[in-house]
Amino acid sequence: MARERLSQQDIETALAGLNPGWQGGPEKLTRSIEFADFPTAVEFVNRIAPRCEEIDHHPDLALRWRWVDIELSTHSSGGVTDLDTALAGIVDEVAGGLPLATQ
Ligand SMILES: C[C@H](O)[C@H](O)[C@H]1CNC2=NC(N)=NC(=O)C2=N1
Repeated sequence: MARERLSQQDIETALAGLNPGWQGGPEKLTRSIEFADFPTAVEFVNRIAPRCEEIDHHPDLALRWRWVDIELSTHSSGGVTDLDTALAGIVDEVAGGLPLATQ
């Protein structure tokens, strides 16, 4: 059975506990992360991959130089579920262990 999509209220509650860079609503959650350099962005992707396999839930990722654009939704449910808010927390944890761009 497909997971239940979260309501706007559920999502706002979840976003309050995540990095402020997350945006979105019942369709998808998005965050763009600017790492220190391209190898660090690649390292983020490599670190996140086994964590996604562990929970059998996978992000849509776009790697653009030192940026990684992340979109989370549960394809089988057609929107955001608790799996996406859990994965957003894992993204924040992994990104928090790597150097970001300083500007
Ligand atoms: C069989 C397996 O559980 C499914 O294909 C999973 C894998 N990872 C997934 N990831 C995401 N984001 N949405 C899904 O519906 C999904 N389905």
